Amino acid sequence: MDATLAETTGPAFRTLGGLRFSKGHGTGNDFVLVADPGGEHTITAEQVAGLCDRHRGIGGDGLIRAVPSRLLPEGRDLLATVPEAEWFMDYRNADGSLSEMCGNGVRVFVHFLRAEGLIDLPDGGALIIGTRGGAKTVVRTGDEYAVDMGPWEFIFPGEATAKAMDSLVTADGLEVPRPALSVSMGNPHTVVALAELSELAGTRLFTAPTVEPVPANGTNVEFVVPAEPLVHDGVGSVTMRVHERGVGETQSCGTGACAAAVAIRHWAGAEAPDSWRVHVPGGVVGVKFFAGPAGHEHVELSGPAVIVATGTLS
Ligand SMILES: N[C@@H](CCC[C@H](N)C(=O)O)C(=O)O
Repeated sequence: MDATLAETTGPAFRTLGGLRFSKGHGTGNDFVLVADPGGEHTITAEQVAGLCDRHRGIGGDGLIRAVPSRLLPEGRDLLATVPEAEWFMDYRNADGSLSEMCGNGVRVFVHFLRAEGLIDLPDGGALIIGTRGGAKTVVRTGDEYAVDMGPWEFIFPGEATAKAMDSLVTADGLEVPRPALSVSMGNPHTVVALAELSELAGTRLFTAPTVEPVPANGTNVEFVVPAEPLVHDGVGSVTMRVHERGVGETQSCGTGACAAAVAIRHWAGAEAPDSWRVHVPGGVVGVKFFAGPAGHEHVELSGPAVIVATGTLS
């Protein structure tokens, strides 16, 4: 956060006095959650940054507002084709910027809707929600959730298919720029393969890695180390750290885990499996590829969701 913003977050944050919030996480990717059934809380970018500030606010990698889809323009557009998507995940990064999608956020969002009594979702039941990245179907198993994240795409398809790499990434702690592959999961990702876990541990992510060429709206950068052997009992395994756009290094990134599995599977070739386990600093998430409608391959993300606290802003 820059100095100007830091000076203003105090007062900006105070105007939200009385607002009820929860704090939750999915494999350590943590969020401030606000229920807004009446669509009355338009939280500014500055206020999001204040709430997500780890020293002066509640602290979080992002803020999620639960609002009925009919009460915001993006939601109304979605309801025209998916009338079941009653609740909309209004997601912001910790710096207040918008992102199209947040995979861990979707699971925590649905868990929060349940905890607030806003939905009734029995074990094994499915719910369709609205997001800026389109409608997503979420299936609950206990306090674990599996989300159909929709189809993935290469961001630079020509390069990706011809060379399997489309960009170079430079990061503090890595001696030379590394080849990488850019994948859209609704939001942009650039995946860099490293050879060793020691190299992954030595990569410093206090400052943002540079990506050349960078996708049009910036990118999240995943550093991944494939397991050795890559596949065990039909499931592929990879270890990942991530630098998120609009946040910094986080403990986990659901869409990043999906993008990492897409890239590793692409690099591994025809024998690569459709089921993956992605190990992140905050835990493990599952990624599966399956045939979706209209001939598109879809990606399923699964993992836990936890609410750790609920309170009221003073
Ligand atoms: N942590 C999220 C991704 C959040 C958005 C990202 N920082 C972006 O700007 O695209 C996830 O779990 O997917």
